[in-house]
Amino acid sequence: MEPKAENRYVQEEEGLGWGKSLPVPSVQEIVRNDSQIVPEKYIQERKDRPTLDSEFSPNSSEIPVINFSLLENGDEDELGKLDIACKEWGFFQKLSDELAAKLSLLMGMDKEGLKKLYGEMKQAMRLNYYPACSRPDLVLGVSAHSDASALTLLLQDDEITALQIRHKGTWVPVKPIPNALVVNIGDVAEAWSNGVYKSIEHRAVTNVNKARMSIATFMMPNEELEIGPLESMMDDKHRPKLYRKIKYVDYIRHTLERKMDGKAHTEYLKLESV
Ligand SMILES: O=C(O)CCC(=O)C(=O)O
Ligand SMILES: [Fe+2]
Repeated sequence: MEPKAENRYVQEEEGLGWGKSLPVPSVQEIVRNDSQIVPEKYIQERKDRPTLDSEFSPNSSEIPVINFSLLENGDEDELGKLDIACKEWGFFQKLSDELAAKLSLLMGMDKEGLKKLYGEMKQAMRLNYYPACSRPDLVLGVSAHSDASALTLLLQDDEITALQIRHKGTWVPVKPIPNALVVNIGDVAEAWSNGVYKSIEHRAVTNVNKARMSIATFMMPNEELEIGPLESMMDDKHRPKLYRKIKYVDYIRHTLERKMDGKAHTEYLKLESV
């Protein structure tokens, strides 16, 4: 059952000059029709189908949790934890305004570094709605992707574990922590850091019982700015430049024109892809 063409929705990015994203059928329409049958186009290839049984899932409790009040007080251990979280996970939970300042420090600049280079970050928001689904074993709420932002802050439903991140090849569920935001490193921070910090690949699964919503806030540089590795993150001998310079709006257009496909978009930022 393919929803009718007039029910398709196209994200209205035209006004921003970002081009259009790929049209997708409205899931609300499928819910309205009360169908128990999953439309063919949502059924994932076998290799991409989610593992839903938490017994077999790696443990969420290994995901780093950063205490920002400690960071604000200049706690060196917490700053070290943030560095490891960005390098090894590209993903951690909790936040404050200090984040950009701390990342500047970790990337070898003074705490105003990112702000001086990139100005105030812009924010874009996406509200995700995942209806309950009769066959969560066959479909994904959102396919594997990394975010085209510098950083993403995600507010998720405290009661449903649906977000999964790919860590060392396995999908790790991100069990919500009440009152915490999930922060993930996006593609821009991966490019800034010359690949030291990884933009994390993630996806969301659905469940039979309950609809879920999440709110993603994407922190992004001005679209006219060129993104690429920071001088402080390159060194000809040990850390040669791995990412090219590209105007941010061109990168956004590139990602919107193509299907979400794991880290494929990030690859486009790398030098060898030119
Ligand atoms: O709903 C989620 O947990 C993930 C949403 C997401 O990855 C996104 O909006 O980019
Ligand atoms: Fe995302």
